[in-house]
Amino acid sequence: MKKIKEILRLQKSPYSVGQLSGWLWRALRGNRLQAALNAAVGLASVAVSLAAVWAVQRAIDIAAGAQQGSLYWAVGLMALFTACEFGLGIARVWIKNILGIKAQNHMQQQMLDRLLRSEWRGRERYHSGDVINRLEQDVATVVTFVTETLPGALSVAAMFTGAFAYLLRMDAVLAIITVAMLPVFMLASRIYITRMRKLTRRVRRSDSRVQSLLQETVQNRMLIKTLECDSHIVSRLDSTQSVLRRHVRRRTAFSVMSNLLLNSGFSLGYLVAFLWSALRLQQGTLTFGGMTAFLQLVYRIQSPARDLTRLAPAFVAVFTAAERLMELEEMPQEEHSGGKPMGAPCGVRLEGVNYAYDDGKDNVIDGLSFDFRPGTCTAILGETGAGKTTLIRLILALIRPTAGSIAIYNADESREVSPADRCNFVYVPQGNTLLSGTVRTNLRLAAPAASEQDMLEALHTACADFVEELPDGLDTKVAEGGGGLSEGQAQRIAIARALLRGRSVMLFDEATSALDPATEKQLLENILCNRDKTVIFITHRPAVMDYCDQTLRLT
Ligand SMILES: Nc1ncnc2c1ncn2[C@@H]1O[C@H](COP(=O)(O)OP(=O)(O)OP(=O)(O)O)[C@@H](O)[C@H]1O
Repeated sequence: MKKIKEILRLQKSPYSVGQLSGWLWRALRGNRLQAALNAAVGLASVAVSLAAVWAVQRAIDIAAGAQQGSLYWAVGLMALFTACEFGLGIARVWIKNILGIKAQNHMQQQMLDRLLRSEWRGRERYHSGDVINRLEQDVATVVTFVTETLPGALSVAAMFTGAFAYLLRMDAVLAIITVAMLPVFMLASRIYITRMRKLTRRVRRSDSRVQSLLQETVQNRMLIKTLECDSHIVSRLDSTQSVLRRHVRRRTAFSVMSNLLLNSGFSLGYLVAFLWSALRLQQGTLTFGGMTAFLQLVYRIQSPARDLTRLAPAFVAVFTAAERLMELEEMPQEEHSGGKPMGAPCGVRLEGVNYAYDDGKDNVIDGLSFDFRPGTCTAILGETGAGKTTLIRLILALIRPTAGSIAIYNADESREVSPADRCNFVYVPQGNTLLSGTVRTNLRLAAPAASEQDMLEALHTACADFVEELPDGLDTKVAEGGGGLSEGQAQRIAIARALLRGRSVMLFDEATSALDPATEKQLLENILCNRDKTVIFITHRPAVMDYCDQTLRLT
């Protein structure tokens, strides 16, 4: 194991060869069907291919009079094996394309699920572009390796052994000469893997950087236009891409050189084999058919040997990809054993709560005690950076207090908030949170079974009756990030969506910042009229205090 580790130079990797292989083994088990079918087709191809060699040898020998039999039947047999090879080729394409995309989708779903369940520490650890790059490219590399490369290696090894055994029977000396070069190749592949691994890591890292920049630029196109920094962004992209190009160039140069050396070795081997068999033919110790079969077998030994050496870069690529996916998987997971609904109205009580971000020195929240009583409306005020959003994240159990406790309670019970309590909250964050689709699809995100009437009522409570007056009503198209609607319209639809979710504690993080004071007042009156909701409302407007039951000022 130490030797393999040394060869693969994994010391710098956070994972051992054992961990990486274990992870790949689990990935293989998840894609058993495709791997098994690929292996079966591969092995059948080997059998057909060797049988074809025998059929050609037989046909030539019959034609040359070295063997008895019907030439027509012999050629018919050759045609049969060729047809089998075509059939297996078609099966391979189907398995690759149909089952391949299924296996890839399945792995992406699993990775995305883990990602969504991972703990959120106030800031994403990886750039979204980097995450997407890993989910797309690294998943594809792993799936191709476990479902195609590995089963393929099995048939390559079978082809090598079968052809070698056949050749050994025909000419032992030549069979041994043909494979004698293999140890030299194995030694060369050691140097190759070491260098290639380093180059591949660099390429993948630069590729992620390019994708991150592209994604962020497309997402913030409007901002970039208004800042008039288009050319700056394009030149940043160019320099990021030039790093990628440099790494790709280096890797390609290295790979071309290695292939050149490898192919020269194989060509030399073939010429030696040709000369050897031609001399034997001249001496009359080999028939024409024998020589043809012999050269085909040399080819059939060399081609799997060549394929086996090609496994080296595949291993390099898959170890790099597995490492990158394992990093994503290792993000700590939230313990979440299903939602724990609590009867409304509920309150939230904080006692001596402290919180400091991982990379911050001081407490953002320091010794905070407060009771958001059931059925009340509380305005949270404070200067920018005072910790208002942080407090909301603590209540939602997205982050945990470093000291003190936060409890959710009603008349009957009280418990420390956990991710399972998120089902008791609705949260409307800052900014435009509508997704592309229609007003209806956005509302249905919160309540998939909501009727037309439910949606119109929620829109009415959220002071968003304007939707009914739009030409397409609920079916009005919404672009990415709420495009096509004004900020205030989008905010009210987002609030209606939160109301449709219908949970007992409502958290608004400056969710009414784009509304005029009268609409904001009307909205709060609508929400609070039944007193069954506890509303926690972050605002920068002191006027809001007038219609709230209590105020929490953070400093
Ligand atoms: N993920 C994070 N990591 C480290 N520090 C953070 C993180 N998020 C916020 N902070 C810091 O915590 C402090 C409080 O931030 P928070 O977003 O809670 O303020 P806020 O009162 O909501 O501000 P605003 O009114 O501007 O939205 C700020 O000093 C901010 O720099």
